[in-house]
Amino acid sequence: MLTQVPMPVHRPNTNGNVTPNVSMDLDSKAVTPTAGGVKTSSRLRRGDTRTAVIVYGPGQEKIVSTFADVLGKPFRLADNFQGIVTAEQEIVLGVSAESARVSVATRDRKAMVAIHAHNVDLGMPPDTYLSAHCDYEFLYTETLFFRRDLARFISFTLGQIMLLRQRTELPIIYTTRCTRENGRFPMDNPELFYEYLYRAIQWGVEYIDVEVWLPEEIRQKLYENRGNSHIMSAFHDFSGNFKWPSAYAQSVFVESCKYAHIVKMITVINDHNDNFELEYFRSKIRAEYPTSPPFSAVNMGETGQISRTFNKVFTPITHPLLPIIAAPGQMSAAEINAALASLGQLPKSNIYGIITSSSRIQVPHAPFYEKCFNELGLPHHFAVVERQTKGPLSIEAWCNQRSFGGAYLNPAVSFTSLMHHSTFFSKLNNGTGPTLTEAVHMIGMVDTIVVQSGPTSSPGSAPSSMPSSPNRRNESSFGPTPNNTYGFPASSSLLFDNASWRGIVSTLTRDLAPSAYFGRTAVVLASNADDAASALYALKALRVGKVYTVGFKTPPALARSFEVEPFNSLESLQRARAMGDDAGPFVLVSALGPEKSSLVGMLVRLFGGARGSSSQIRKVFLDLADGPRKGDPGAIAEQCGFAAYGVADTTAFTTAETVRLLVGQNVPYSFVRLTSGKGMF
Ligand SMILES: O=C1C[C@@](O)(C(=O)O)C[C@@H](O)[C@@H]1O
Repeated sequence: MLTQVPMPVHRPNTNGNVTPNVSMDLDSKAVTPTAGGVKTSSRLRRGDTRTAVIVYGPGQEKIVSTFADVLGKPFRLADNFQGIVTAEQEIVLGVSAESARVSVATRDRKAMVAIHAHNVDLGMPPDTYLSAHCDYEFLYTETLFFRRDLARFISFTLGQIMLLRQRTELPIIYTTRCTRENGRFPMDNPELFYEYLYRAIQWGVEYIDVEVWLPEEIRQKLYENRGNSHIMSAFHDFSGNFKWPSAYAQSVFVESCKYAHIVKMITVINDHNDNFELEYFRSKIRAEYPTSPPFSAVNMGETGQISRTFNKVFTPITHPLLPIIAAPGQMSAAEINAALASLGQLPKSNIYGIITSSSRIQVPHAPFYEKCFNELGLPHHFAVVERQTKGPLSIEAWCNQRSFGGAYLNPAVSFTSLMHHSTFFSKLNNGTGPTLTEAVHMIGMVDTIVVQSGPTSSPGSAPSSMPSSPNRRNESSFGPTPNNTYGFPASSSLLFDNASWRGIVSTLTRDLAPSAYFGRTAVVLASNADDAASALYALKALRVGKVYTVGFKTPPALARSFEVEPFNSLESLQRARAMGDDAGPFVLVSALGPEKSSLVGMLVRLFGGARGSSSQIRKVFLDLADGPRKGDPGAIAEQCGFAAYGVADTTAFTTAETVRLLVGQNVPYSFVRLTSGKGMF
């Protein structure tokens, strides 16, 4: 299923609080996709530094080692909470449920974070005393996806709604809808709402929907104890008498802002004009409360459907495969996009995959993009075009079109060669040139060109600032050669980005929490700095402490990010090998070509060791080589106790990132991986 990108919600509130003040952020991934914008900062948050104590059920000791594996730390079983001292921060501890029951309540909460791990096959519900007294709760089953669920759970905070998590990569919104607002939750006991909603926070649900009618103390208490979850204030009016221009509407909005990262107001309307009144309300509150949280508002019923196409924040959608719609008038993402396209609000644009003759051997991308656009109701065209590798790059010819909607470059092209002799690129932005993300500044390689809306286009609209008539767009032919009849609009601009480093981060954190890499040592192999740069930047984002390099000189901008030591002699290699697990290499990334696979295999052997030899830490190996090779360094790595990942993983994550950057939509990694003709794991 394909869905719109969620909005980040870290904004100041009208009550003056800057949100969110993360208190239980064990290991958040701060690389959040943004709607209509591109986040340029890269560092992943360090998260909670307290000792993680896993409370395990009878016969479930293994879950402690799995937690340790995901956190990249060793583990030990402790007798009870009292014996645990702060010095044990670098170790994951396990306490049995039985002894936790007598010691959890009196633990030092500043020094340790307690996670109640419960295998649901042993029965439900989990021990309610432990659920209430632990900071987080991890429900699990022994499935294929289990480890990945755990990595996601830890990466967000520590918590999850197990079954839903196993079925979607998207963030979850947890709702307790009251009887007055079309739900089943009784309204006579607000404490019950607190109990359920707080449990969702403990499970690490990303968004908690809190109805605004709830007593202020309950809303405030949830807001203050929100952990790393985001609070969405919810208001639904089914009376049919609600009026957007009323003082009441404004007061509901103001009240909602008090304890929320997002304000949601949904009403039933009777008159089509109420849609225009809602749009007026939207613009008015944006002007009057510029620092208020993002506002999500739609009118229900068929009469209100158009408001679902105007709303740009957390638009509730249905899907054709769902048995019923959740509210009158709900539309699918494809229906909303198709409606926008037919109203000229989502103009058809041409999106390119710009490749070289040698990158043609890879999986054909056109059918994949066409499928995505089709499924999402996007009117865009996608074409793979080939560029010359010798002489002028001619990439600008594809971009300098009226209906240019963005491109990916495979292989990536250095920023310097893109700008070389390009009057088109240098004239952008009134002569200041394209906008660069921090990643491009540091890596120097561009693999994604994103169209940025000009000032004339509607805020939050699709990443395009083309004229609004789709018919006009049809005038330009879309063939294998660029069509320069209509040049790129002067009001628009381009953003140069790099999606590959995010693909690498996502691969490295697929089964491990980002904090597993914090302060650790890496080895990077590449035959030149350009090939190594994305991996180095990914390691910088993961806050790796030291990098040993093989085969290239680290670019100065990246060399400042960590300690760098080239392996230039056998002695330096031996020294690194002799280090203990803490200082020795934890992660190996090879960007060498397939023809160098024996060398890679040799290094993997050198730094590997049978699992469990000196500690329980499992190291990580990522091979970015593509194409046929002699020997498989990945297989060697696995034999040597590494968790091994290959280029197919990184390519799928990078493609998901590219789609997000180009059309602002989330395509799940698993979908990309399956459509590339391979199994998921
Ligand atoms: O808040 C909302 C939005 C909604 O009411 C809609 O109109 O799409 C549907 C509800 O299920 C959800 O909780």
